[in-house]
Amino acid sequence: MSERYDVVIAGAGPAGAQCARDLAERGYEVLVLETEPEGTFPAQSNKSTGGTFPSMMGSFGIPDDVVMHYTDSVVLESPDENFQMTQPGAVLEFADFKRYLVRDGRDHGATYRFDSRVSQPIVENDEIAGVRYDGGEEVYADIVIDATGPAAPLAKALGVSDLERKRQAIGIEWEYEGVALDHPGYADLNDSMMLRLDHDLAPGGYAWIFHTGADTAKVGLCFIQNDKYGPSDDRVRIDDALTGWLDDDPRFAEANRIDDSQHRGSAHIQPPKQLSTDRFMAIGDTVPSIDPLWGQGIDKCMRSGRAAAVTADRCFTGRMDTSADEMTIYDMLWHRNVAPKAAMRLLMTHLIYYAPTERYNRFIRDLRRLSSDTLSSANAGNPFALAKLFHVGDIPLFRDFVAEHRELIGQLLPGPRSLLSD
Ligand SMILES: Cc1cc2nc3c(=O)[nH]c(=O)nc-3n(C[C@H](O)[C@H](O)[C@H](O)COP(=O)(O)OP(=O)(O)OC[C@H]3O[C@@H](n4cnc5c(N)ncnc54)[C@H](O)[C@@H]3O)c2cc1C
Repeated sequence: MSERYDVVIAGAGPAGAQCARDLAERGYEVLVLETEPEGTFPAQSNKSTGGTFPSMMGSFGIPDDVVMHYTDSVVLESPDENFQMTQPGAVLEFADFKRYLVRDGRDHGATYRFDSRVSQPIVENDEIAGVRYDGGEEVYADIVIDATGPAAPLAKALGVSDLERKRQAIGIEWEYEGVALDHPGYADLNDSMMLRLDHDLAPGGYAWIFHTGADTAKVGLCFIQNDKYGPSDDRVRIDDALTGWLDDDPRFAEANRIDDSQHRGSAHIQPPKQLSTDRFMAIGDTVPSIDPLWGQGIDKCMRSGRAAAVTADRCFTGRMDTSADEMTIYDMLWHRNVAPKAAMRLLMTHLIYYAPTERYNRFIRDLRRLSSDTLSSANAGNPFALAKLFHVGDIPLFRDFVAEHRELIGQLLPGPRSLLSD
């Protein structure tokens, strides 16, 4: 007889593991299949800087012992300016965080199977009925969830995901000791997470220094595919860009790389196409849910895992209905709770990374000028607050941006009202 669960989840990242926690807590039979072996988990998938905020820690009951360092502020930096705002945060030890989610899910009754690479859906009567893993193994479920991040083997096979290579962001970071966190001429980065906008360092993307205690920090950068600034899917180039920054910036003059501390990965910055279908949901980075403006992925993934668990619970309650129609509860929750105003934020992201480096200095000065309420509204995608960050001199930039992004704008703005209402 074939093995059967209420829900099978592919991938034990934050999205899959959180979904498993919530489902197991509600008493459902849930199996998580994870490609990496348990003994070294997470290795390849230990990819994140792990910067997050108290709302995520509180909402999902994340314990202090997975935190490397608590921070008090966020700093934005351009070549000549910086802006510091008070914002409590936490830099997670991402590997500990992932292992905690697995442990806690198991404590609530979830089953985990490591060393189990999911390869394809089992389709019966035009619906997903289970998954194939590790070559010949099969497991069946009433609902299947793809939480494998950008790999997305199930979502791709079912036509739910169309992650585009040209919309990929790739990131790399290392942990360093001996970093001069309060160097003359720069903002004091003690107890801070700093993001730097500077195409000379990170063409079409951004760079970061996240303090992790004493004189240590996570230092990295990401490239976002961008026609104007070129790069780059070339992994050698991103390594070179990081080395170049470390060689030139005086804050790293005495810094040393900590062994085995590399984190590397990718995500997609694009509008999501579809999120679910009959008996199936795609969660976390399997659909492009990373916050496009500031790279926040963890909170989004946890929220999408929770939205999927709520949806499954609804589908199983009363007369079981796992049809595509019923699954759209997940789509509704995603647009409301995971990535509200996604279209506006995505457009802003492309515009910000399209602006030339010199424009970033003025952007940072404007941020210093605006009230924290206006900044919160702008960050939430409010078009009126966002308008305060632009000037008459930006008209040529807008004109070129619109000319070069017609296809994306068409995708994001099917009607003029969607910007304000999605
Ligand atoms: C360099 C970098 C820095 C980042 N920094 C931050 C940050 O500071 N703050 C923040 O909030 N976000 C950050 N992010 C984003 C954040 O890490 C991601 O959004 C988040 O990890 C995505 O979670 P996920 O569960 O969707 O996918 P993943 O974390 O990718 O997990 C997917 C899991 O699925 C497994 N898997 C893959 N394929 C298969 C398969 N075929 N079968 C079974 N299992 C499979 C993988 O091994 C992995 O365990 C960063 C990302 C990168 C790349």
